[in-house]
Amino acid sequence: MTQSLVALASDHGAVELRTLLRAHVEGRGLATLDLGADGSESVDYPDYAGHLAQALRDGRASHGILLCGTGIGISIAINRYPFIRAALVHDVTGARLCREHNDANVLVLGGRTTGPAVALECVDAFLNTPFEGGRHERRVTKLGAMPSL
Ligand SMILES: O=C(CO)[C@H](O)[C@H](O)[C@H](O)COP(=O)(O)O
Repeated sequence: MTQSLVALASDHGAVELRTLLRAHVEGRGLATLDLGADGSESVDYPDYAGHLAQALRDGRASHGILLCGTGIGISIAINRYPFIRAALVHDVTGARLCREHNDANVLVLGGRTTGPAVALECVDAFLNTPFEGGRHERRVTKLGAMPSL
């Protein structure tokens, strides 16, 4: 997987974890784009999902790391964009498999549900693992062309 630039965003529920993860990504020699939120002021997670999706759409970032308190609301929000494959994970196995099987372009974590050590492991697995292709390619292609109902 080529990660030229990793964008990060979160609501107020994960500012501290996002800051830690940004430093970790930069420590790996990768450039980051931090889209907020800043401080502890209460904000709305769909807005930050939108900021990250826009950065991927514009080509300002190749991959994303997105967080809210649980990761649930913000993953629901960003997966509404058809070019996004965001995976909410809680362990390193999920972080690896979302790359191998789903070619996830956004890793989602919960700042109030996942501790820093596990979150760092998840980020490393996400960044280190290539898409496996093969039978998964067919399925991922279908994800990008889901019929409207
Ligand atoms: O959307 C969420 C849950 O699905 C996120 O965890 C938010 O961070 C959370 O809802 C924010 O809650 P708060 O009480 O307004 O801090």
